[in-house]
Amino acid sequence: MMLEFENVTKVYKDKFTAVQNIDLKIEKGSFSFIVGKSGAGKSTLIKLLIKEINPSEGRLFFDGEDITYLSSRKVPIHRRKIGVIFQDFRLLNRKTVYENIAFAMEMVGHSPKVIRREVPTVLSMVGLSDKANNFPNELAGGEQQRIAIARAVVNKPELIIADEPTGNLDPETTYEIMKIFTEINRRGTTLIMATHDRMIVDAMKKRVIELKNGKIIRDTQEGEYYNVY
Ligand SMILES: Nc1ncnc2c1ncn2[C@@H]1O[C@H](COP(=O)(O)OP(=O)(O)OP(=O)(O)O)[C@@H](O)[C@H]1O
Repeated sequence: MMLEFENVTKVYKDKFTAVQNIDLKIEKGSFSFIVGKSGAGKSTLIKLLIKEINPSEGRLFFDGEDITYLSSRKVPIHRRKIGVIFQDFRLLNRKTVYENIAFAMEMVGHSPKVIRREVPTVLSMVGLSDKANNFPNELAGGEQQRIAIARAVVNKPELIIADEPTGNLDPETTYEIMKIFTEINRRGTTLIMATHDRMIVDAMKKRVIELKNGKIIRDTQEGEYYNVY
């Protein structure tokens, strides 16, 4: 199992319960959508996963390892196993496309030789080899997101988490991005995507986990955005 939540509850300091009694298993190599209204708890689940916050109750396992509480020394080691993609791309605007991806590799200690080999490979995978020397703000939104995806995959994470990755994109660009995610998943990387995009959820026919007021109210294989029953 890639991931297991056992009866996980998160109560914020102000006593607000953001997620409650979450039991969830995500298999290695799977592709899952997390859906639910704004405030349903999607971002809280993601923060728990990348150890930005600790659960108030319950246990979390990643690849069989208990990650419920990790020492501050171990958090960065855990995060390297996960690639995260956000709605607002979060690229470094003072660095070129090439440098953005190279920097992510430098951070985890890859050699210049490996960096020179891998950056062009991931740029080619997202179809942006010709933009290596551009700065992010010279690119369209969809292109910036493709760079963010390239940066997330370059260190070969076991899991990719995408939080509303197509929230700022038009339908055609969204389709291009979904093709890239499908290919990444096809090559074996586990994928979790939080989204409000009904069109993509219905088209992909993947597992759909629906949250409402911090609880899982639906979990279906080959599901749709809205409950059809
Ligand atoms: N640090 C915090 N302190 C207190 N309450 C919080 C905190 N972070 C989130 N919440 C509350 O927890 C609930 C769930 O928030 P969360 O961000 O997980 O929702 P979401 O489903 O990701 O929403 P969105 O789609 O808008 O990102 C919300 O009601 C939110 O106000």
